[in-house]
This record gives sequence, structure tokens and C-alpha cells, in this order.
Amino acid sequence: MPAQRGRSFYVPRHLRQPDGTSFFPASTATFPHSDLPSFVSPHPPLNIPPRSRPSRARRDGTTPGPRRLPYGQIASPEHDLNNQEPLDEQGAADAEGSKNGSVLINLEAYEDAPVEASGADIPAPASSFDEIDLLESMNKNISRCKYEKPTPIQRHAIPIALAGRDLMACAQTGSGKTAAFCLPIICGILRNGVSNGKKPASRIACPTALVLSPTRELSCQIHDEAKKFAYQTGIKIGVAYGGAPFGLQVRNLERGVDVLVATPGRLVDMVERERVSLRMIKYLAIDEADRMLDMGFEPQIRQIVEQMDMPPAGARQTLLFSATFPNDIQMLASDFLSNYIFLTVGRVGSSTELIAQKVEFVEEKDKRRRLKDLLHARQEDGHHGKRELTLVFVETKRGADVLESWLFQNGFSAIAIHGDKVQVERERALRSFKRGATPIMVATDVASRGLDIPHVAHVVNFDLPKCIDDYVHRIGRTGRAGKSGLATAFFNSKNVALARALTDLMKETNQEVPCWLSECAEQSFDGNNSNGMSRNHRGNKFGGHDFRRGPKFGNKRNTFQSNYDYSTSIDDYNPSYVIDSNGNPANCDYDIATAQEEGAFGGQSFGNGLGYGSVEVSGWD
Ligand SMILES: Nc1ncnc2c1ncn2[C@@H]1O[C@H](COP(=O)(O)OP(=O)(O)OP(=O)(O)O)[C@@H](O)[C@H]1O
Repeated sequence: MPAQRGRSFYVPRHLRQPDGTSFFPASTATFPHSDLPSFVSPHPPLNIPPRSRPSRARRDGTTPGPRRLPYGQIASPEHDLNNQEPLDEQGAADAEGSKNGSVLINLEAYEDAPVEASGADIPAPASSFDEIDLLESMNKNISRCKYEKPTPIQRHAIPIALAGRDLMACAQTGSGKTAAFCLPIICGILRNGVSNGKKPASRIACPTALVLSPTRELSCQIHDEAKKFAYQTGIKIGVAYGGAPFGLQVRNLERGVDVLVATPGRLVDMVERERVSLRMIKYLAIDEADRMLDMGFEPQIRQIVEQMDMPPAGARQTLLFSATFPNDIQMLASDFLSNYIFLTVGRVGSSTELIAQKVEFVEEKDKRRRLKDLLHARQEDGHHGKRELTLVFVETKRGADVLESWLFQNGFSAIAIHGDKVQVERERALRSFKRGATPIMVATDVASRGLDIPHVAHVVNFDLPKCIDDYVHRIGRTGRAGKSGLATAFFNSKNVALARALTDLMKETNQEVPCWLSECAEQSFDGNNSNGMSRNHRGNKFGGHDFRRGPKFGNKRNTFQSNYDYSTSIDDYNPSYVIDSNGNPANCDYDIATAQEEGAFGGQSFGNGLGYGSVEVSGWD
């Protein structure tokens, strides 16, 4: 329903151009509202009954209701989460990722991204799982997962990790980073003999590997993935996260654990109460490592890694993964690593071209109406038939609750997830969304990282984040594992600081940038206004970069600082190979002038406000 057409927008004084006009469009008529996604659903439509008028529905969806509903729409006053039709059979098959024994994904989509690895003596990449020296039991599990060939990050990262090297790795969202660190860890433990991590004659769990992640949901997901890779190997995978019964988790770990997947808070609690010891840790993996080392989490991570009983860097193997890695965080992260390799698939912080990105100018007061239009439009375009999922990101927990209620009042079946909800509610929301029972989820940044939900076809940034890296992770909830996806962002005068970074990211991934956004980006960026920019952005399309190659490389002040014996120093850094999209070696020297201009490192302080300022509102664990 194009309710906004023809209405003019108020443009604040500071956003007007000198001639009094605005770089924002005068009315939505000039926006691509009609320009709705040319995105083609990867799923065939279902026969869906016509939409019926909603009246009231319970927010937790626990009351009885119709079994089959149009996309996101409530057909009767009440609906039952449990009785609702989940994804149909085809959907279930897709979710399993299999058909005729092969994975229904297009991994070729990741082949275009240039791969760059830097550091000393880099192990060669492998072209197939067979070529990687994983054990027979693990190869069987890889086949069971229907992984036919490794993704680029897996091809490069697994041999590096199997060679025992520390690694800082960056690759696009949805490109298979979880397996890239889980497989070599499990294989390494198997090669050295399974210990089933229990201190003899004691109730203290002593895992061999620790995987840290920022949210409870992500820890559960990694735990599930790792269990698949460790199936029938004898390796025990355990999980520890807040909001769930402490005693139950401890009792499970007491039975023995080789790989412990944990959120930092619960882990600290367990170590302090002497239920877990980190003294046997041989492998430390940190997923979403930039988030984990940003201001909110860094003290806790340092406590775990440096002040508890974990062996120091060099005595353990450390693997850090993320899709984004700002330079200042890379520098912090290097404290935890020894003689490491820096590996990137695509530019650090870049997105994937699988995601069609749309940016629309929408004033605050018009956002709800526009969201409603978008949800209806997908229905009318026939995208609703397969219970495609829509994830709507908002800035605050309260905003999530309010929007959830409003969607319900307007007949949409939506559920909110944020950090103020108790864990049972969070899990219920996620489960209901994943099953397709509640096809719209309103979320804060608690759902922005790592979550792998196969049918998310549309991500709406109802409120844009302050930092482009957060945007990259949010839109990365769609367009995963080779599938295409759509991301729509509502932009207005509150988001001007993000315009430049957003424009650059969109251009880099061959997206159409609206003229008004380009103009806004040009005018808002005066060289000082770098808000919203990723801290490693350097405007270079090719490759990512290792902060050790920055302008201060060679400056003793930047020699890595640590309590432990680091063999890595700026002096023995030795960039070894750069591979372009055709697999050929390429030259990708770091442009010092550009780096200095953009404050590659040292240029911006850690407290520059560009980090994850939404910690308070987003409910990280
Ligand atoms: N080699 C492979 N073949 C087929 N599917 C794969 C392969 N590797 C991973 N996948 C699938 O791709 C999906 C995305 O993987 P994963 O969640 O590890 O991505 P990610 O890179 O960690 O994303 P994010 O940056 O959002 O955390 C998962 O469903 C996973 O099972």
C-alpha cells in the first residue's frame, strides 16, 4: 500500500544543500519504493489461503490457532506456536541442505573473492576435503553434513590450523567459518588421542579446546555444529552459557568434555567456582573475535585468556575468526596470538554480492507504514508462499517490543528477541522463527552475529546501526551458504554518519546506490567525519589487510605487548602470498599514504565511539 507516495518530507536544516534543496528526495515518489526486490526466491511458492482479517493474538503465540497462515499474517485472534505449520517438507529438506545427496547451495559464489594470507611460512591451501588430512571418521561426518567441497575460507584456514599455526581469519558472513575452526580442532584432538577432558579423580572439567562466542544462541549453534563434526569420534562437545541452569550445565561437563563452547560470563563463573579448569587447553577459538575484543567484552576475554590457568600463547593454538576485523581490534587480538597468519577472503569487513541491498529514505514516523508495505509487497509478489523469514533489526530492546506489538496489532505474526528477555523466551522466539511458525522476528543486535537460519530471505534494517561492521553482520543473516538474499535499510537524517561507509560497501558489492545517498555521502564526508566507517576501511577493493602491514609497521612502539613470550614481532613479519580471484599470485602492497589518511591504526583511539556502542541495548552475554 503506497501510503507515503506524494507526501513531502521535512528536511532538517543541517541536511539541506546551500541552495535550500536537500540531497534527500523531496518525496517518496522518487524513491525506489515501487522498485521492490527483483530478488528471486530460491524456493518454489506454496498454495497459501487468502489473507484473513486478524483481530488479536497473544504475543508469545501459545494459544490455539489456524494451522496454515499467509506470510507473517495472523488469520485468527489467537495462534498456537506449537500448532502452527512449520516449514513444509521441501523446506525441511532445504534446511537439511540436501537433495539427491548433494548440497543445494552455490559455493561458486564465494570463489570470486580474492584471498590474501600474510605471515611467515604459510601452509598451502587444499582444493578438496580429500586433500586435507582429516581423519576417516571426520570425512564421514563431512559427507553426512553434505559438504561436497570446502569453501575458500575452509580451503585455506583448515590446512593452516592443522599445521598448528595461530590464525586471525576474516571471511564473509555465511561462508563457512564455523567448520573452518571446528574441523581442525576436533581433528587435532583425535590425532593426539581423546582425553574426554576430566581431571582424574575430580569433578573439575578440563577441556582440551575452548570456543568462545558472544551470545548464548550462537554458542548453542556452534555446539550443535561441532557435535555433527564429532559424531561417532568419541570427542565430547560441551556448552556453557548464561541464563540456563548452572547446575545442569556443570553436571553435563563433569561427565567429561573435550571441546567446550561457551559465552564469556558463564565460563568465568564456572572457572571461579572451580567447576572448569582451563589448564589443559590446547586450542582456543574465538568466533566473532572483533566483537569479543571490543570494549564490552575485552576485559572478560583478557581475564579468561591471560589471568586464569590457560596456557599462554605459543603453548596453545589460537584461532580468531570474524567477517569484520577493525585495525585497532586486530592489534588487541595480536596479544593472544603467537607467530600468526592473517588470512582474508575478500576485503576485511566486506559483504557478499549474494545479498541484494536496497536503501530507502524513510522518516522515523513513516517507518512502520513502510515496513507494512514491504511485508505486504512480498506477499503480493508471491514470495510469501514458502514461509520465507523476515528479520527486522531495531536499535533498542524497548523498540523491539513495541514493534512486535504493533506488528501483531496489524495482523502480522511476529516475535521479538533481545537481551532483556529471559533465556527461555529467547530460545522460544528463535525456535518459532526458525521453524517458520512466526515468520517475522524483530531483533536487536543480539541476533546480528553468527546465527545461521536457512530461510531468512529478507533482512530489514528498520533502524540502521551506527557502525558499518554491524550492518555487515546484520545483513549477513540472509544470503548465506551460496543462497541469495535481500536486505532493505530505512535511512533518514539520523543515519547521515553512515552514508559514506554504506555507499562504499554497496559499490564494492556492485549494488545500485540511490543518487540521494551518494550525494549525502559526499556532502557528509569532510575527511573528519568518519563515523560509521569500519576502522580498517581503506577504500581498496582488492583484498583485506593485516594491520601489521600498516604505516606504523616497523615502529617499535607497536611491537606486540603481552605477558607471554611472543616470537612474533614486527621484525619477523613476512607477507607470503596474495592470490587474486583467478587463483594467481597478485601484488597487494599496503598503501601507506591511504592508511595514514584513514587512520589505519594508531590514527583512531580505542575509545572513539565507533565500536559496538549498542552493548547496553543489544543484550550481549
Ligand atoms: N563446505 C560446505 N559445503 C556446504 N555447506 C557449507 C559448507 N561449509 C559451511 N556450510 C554451511 O554454510 C552455512 C554457513 O556457515 P557458517 O554459519 O559457518 O558461516 P559463517 O561464515 O560462520 O557466518 P557468520 O559470519 O555469519 O558467522 C551453514 O549452514 C553451514 O552448514
